[in-house]
Amino acid sequence: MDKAAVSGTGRNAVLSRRQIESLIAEGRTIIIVDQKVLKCDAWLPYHPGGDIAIRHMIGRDATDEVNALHSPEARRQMNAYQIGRIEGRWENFVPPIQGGKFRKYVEGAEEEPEPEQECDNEQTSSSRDSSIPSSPLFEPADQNNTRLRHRQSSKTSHRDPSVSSWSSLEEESPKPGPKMSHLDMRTQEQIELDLSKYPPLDPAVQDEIIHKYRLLNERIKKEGLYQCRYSSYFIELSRYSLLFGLCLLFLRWGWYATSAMFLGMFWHQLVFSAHDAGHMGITHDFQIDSVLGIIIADFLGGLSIGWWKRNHNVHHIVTNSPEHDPDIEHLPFFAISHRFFNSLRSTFYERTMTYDAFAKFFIRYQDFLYYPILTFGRFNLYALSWEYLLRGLGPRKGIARWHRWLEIAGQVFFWTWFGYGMLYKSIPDGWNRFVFLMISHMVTMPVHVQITLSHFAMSTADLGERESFPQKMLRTTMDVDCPEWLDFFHGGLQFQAIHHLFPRIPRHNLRQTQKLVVEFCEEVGIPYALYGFTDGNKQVIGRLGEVGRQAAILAECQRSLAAFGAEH
Ligand code: HEM
Repeated sequence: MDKAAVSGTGRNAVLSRRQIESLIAEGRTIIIVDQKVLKCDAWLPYHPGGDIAIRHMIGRDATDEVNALHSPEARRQMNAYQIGRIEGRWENFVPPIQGGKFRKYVEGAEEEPEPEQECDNEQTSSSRDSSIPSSPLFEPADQNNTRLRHRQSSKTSHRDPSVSSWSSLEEESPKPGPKMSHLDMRTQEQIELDLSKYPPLDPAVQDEIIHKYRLLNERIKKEGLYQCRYSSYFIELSRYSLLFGLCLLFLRWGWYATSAMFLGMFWHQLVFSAHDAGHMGITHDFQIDSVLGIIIADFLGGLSIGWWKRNHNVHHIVTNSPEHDPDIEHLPFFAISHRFFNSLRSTFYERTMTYDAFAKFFIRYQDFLYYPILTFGRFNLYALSWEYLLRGLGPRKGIARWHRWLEIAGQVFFWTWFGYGMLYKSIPDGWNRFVFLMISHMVTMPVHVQITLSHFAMSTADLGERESFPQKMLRTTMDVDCPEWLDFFHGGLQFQAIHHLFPRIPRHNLRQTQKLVVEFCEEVGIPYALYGFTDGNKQVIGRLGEVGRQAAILAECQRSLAAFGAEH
């Protein structure tokens, strides 16, 4: 174990890269935060953010992700798990959950040959004896892309991204079948496009971006933008009360459709406050905001905030990754990347997302089906919420263990006031009940569009482990431009890119933060994606249409091949 020089003792011991790799190979949950090496095995079952979020950070410098998602108290708590520290710059491994392979270190045994290190920066003790090839930058669910991604990410650290050399890559790629070559070409094009648009993955460039991002965070803190403006929530509360009041009034008058419309508008607005609470963006206290989230989502909306958080936390860490981000995994109805045609394995759902006959049909017409399907999105959310609560998929230990039971009480409460009190008792006949149910649920449709809008049109390409957190967030997320008076309608979701950079900033400060982020983007040369609501929708429909056309081409190729095979 003691291969590399070690200095210091106990928690201050400097661990070499090889030692850290070996610990991960032994199954340890090792992450790096602020140069500290944390071993989180014992903490995993207690973690309020779930285990998947942490597992995506194994072998990586998670400083920016951890700072973005945790309160100062939680960050202090992490020190208890420190087993050592690193010196110098850390080159990220691919975490085991994403397919990374790790070598154990066996004293006296012959080591695998030292890999070629493709890093421009001077190497330091914790990164010098790197084992990158044993943690290849590969995607197990898509073997033909393995080579592609590995070569891509290593090449990019050396060259001008606008000058690409894909011909050399093709020479060395395995000879793919007709299906794979087409899909691989699409993946290559996407990566190449991103590399030409965004700053190079050179460690010096990415380090500078990280440095400026951290300075920006300090500035945001100093300007008080992490402080919640409670007066804004007073206005929210008044709006919610008005909408619910109008729902009750029209219900009493027997105007069922109108009443249902106000109920739908009430739920549409509530989602935004549930989102704030889920991110601890209201009081910043985990328990208080969690209870607020449960009241809003479960008691008033019938949806599980725990289910939403479990999804959403992972989405914030592996944004727009087809294999890992549950927010873009919608087969058989939608595919925003041709990569889904390969029946990828979802690490979140732990199952293969089969590109079956249903998917083949729906994806071809997904641009037409986008709005109709989203109109019924809320029904699906009930199913997902109940599955989460009944199967107990949330934290079973630690500070969040009791949330499940409060959520179940919330579900009973919701179906009592809504299902029994409103639908059954207040509405006299079956037809009006049906109309009320459908209208109230369909009116919430814009929120499903708003949720998907910020990511569906953005890149799903994986640029590898060298890309910094801020660049990745800005490359995979877009904002929606709207006048300030319309902010209430978008509920903060129009500032998704800003929110992804700083998830704990209260919603009502995001417009002000946007100005600082625009400055930051200009300074570091990262394009800031901002579209009007209509243009954003056009982008999404355009992307869905494009992937749909690829699906049609693929189906045609497969048909031709089958016919060719039958003739010969
Ligand atoms: C030993 C390491 C860790 C400790 C002690 C820890 C502790 C905590 C605590 C106490 C919370 C509650 C919220 C708060 O007070 O901020 C929390 C939430 C969270 N943590 Fe961690 N955490 C650790 C590592 C990580 C890592 C590596 C990630 C992934 C980047 C992560 C992602 C999250 C997320 C997404 C939440 C939000 C949970 C929610 O509100 O649903 N944590 N963590």
